Amino acid sequence: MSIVKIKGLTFSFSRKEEPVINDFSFSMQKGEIVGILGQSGSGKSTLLRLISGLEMPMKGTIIIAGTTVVSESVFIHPEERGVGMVFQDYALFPHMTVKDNILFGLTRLPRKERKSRVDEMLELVQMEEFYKRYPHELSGGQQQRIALARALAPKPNVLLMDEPFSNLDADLKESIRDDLGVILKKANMTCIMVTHDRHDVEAICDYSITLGQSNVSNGLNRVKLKTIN
Ligand SMILES: Nc1ncnc2c1ncn2[C@@H]1O[C@H](COP(=O)(O)OP(=O)(O)OP(=O)(O)O)[C@@H](O)[C@H]1O
Repeated sequence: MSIVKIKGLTFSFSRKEEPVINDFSFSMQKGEIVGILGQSGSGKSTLLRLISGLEMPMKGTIIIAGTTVVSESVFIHPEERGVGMVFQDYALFPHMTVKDNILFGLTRLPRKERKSRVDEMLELVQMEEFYKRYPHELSGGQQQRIALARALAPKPNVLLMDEPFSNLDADLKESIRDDLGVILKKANMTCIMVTHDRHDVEAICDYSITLGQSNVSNGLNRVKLKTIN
């Protein structure tokens, strides 16, 4: 079963302008990591905003884990979609410790399960000893790991990442990128990653999709990068 299924997605910021996303169709299986490439302005971030529910399409359907989250007659709000997000700037709460940042998204979990989930996430990203620190006391790479732990803690059906390496030094980026790939595979997380850097995609993605200049994508430009085990 596809975990993410998008059909005929079309979106424009204004009725007078050409659609930014035009008749876009695409599907993903559980545990796949897909890279979204494309020139600046090709609609990469907009596609993530449509999947997460921050924008409403003009046409098309999105199905996540068997539930239609958007169609002509349905619009499920972002917090109900089971979608996690990691932003360029990580968006950690500066006044909260690492532990509280991860706890933030776990309000639906019974109280006694929350602590064990936080511990599990800290172990996954290998940051157990940093739980009392504040974001400003962490390096860029460590902040990214905590942002990832926070996004994965509620067990989303799909994780969306928008340029997750753009704030990192070139030297650091390579090792952090490899670590991220390992963490995502260990969690069997389905992930859509937007980047402008083909090397990011080659390093950790199973497939890439390039949003074209014509802004038309029908899923046929899906390029397989690795054989999935
Ligand atoms: N709020 C908005 N109102 C109107 N137009 C917008 C808005 N946000 C983005 N756009 C336009 O939509 C198009 C797609 O933008 P988007 O941010 O999705 O591109 P992108 O591929 O992520 O670009 P980049 O790689 O530069 O981040 C661009 O032409 C942009 O100018």
